[in-house]
Amino acid sequence: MTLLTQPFLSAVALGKTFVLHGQGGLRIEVMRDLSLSLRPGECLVLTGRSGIGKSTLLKMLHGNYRITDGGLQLHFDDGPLDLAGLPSHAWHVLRRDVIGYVSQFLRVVPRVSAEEVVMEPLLARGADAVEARGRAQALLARLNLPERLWSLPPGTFSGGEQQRVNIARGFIGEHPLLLLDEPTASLDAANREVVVQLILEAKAHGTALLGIFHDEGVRDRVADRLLSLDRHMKASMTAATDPNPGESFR
Ligand SMILES: Nc1ncnc2c1ncn2[C@@H]1O[C@H](COP(=O)(O)OP(=O)(O)OP(=O)(O)O)[C@@H](O)[C@H]1O
Repeated sequence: MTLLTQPFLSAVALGKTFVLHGQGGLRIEVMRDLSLSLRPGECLVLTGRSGIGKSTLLKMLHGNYRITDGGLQLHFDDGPLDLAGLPSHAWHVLRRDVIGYVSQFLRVVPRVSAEEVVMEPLLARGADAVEARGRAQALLARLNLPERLWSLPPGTFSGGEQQRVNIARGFIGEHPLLLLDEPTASLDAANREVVVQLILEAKAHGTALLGIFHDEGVRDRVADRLLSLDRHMKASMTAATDPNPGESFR
């Protein structure tokens, strides 16, 4: 595989401050002056102590948290796209087509079966339902989820079973950029190995991955580079007057 010289993702002097409007505009600065670049086919792993801002960075990249300072860009063949200030419909398209995300916890929707949860990202792009179901089942089988569970809503599944549904949903879309927030946290050794193989295959196909892995064995197998946030993040709390009471706390 050829690695492009142009980064697919770049961040320059990125910053994040939460403003707690319910608490008199209390400002919590969790990130300052973070720069990074990520190329297709590369896996960059975020490290740093608990609460330093690793998940916050992934949530900024997925449009869940607003970017408060600095620049964050995706680079496409026809030029860069600035993510700061993107309207919500543009985020919708990016999440559907470009940025995949495996969060720590599955968002369970009542009466939606495990295989429907997994195939949904393909259906959202207009894929054929039979083909999407087949791919969902193949991924669930590969992740050793018992077949009797495929047609059941995952609300009552164990933590590890829910995590595997989440992983299958994250990988099925084959997004060019994949964000992984501790995808192996609740898994046994055999299923951790399946996830490692899925990540290595995604890299070989040119997927750029940004991940958090507390399991050092997994981290060592998948990471091309580590980025320690300890040097870039400054969790501090400043009592301040709320400059814009109408804004969301994010
Ligand atoms: N929505 C929010 N509002 C206010 N503060 C928040 C919000 N989300 C995160 N934080 C704060 O930002 C800091 C970073 O949290 P984050 O979850 O990113 O840390 P982390 O490095 O992923 O931690 P861990 O390794 O424990 O999962 C924490 O102090 C957290 O309390």
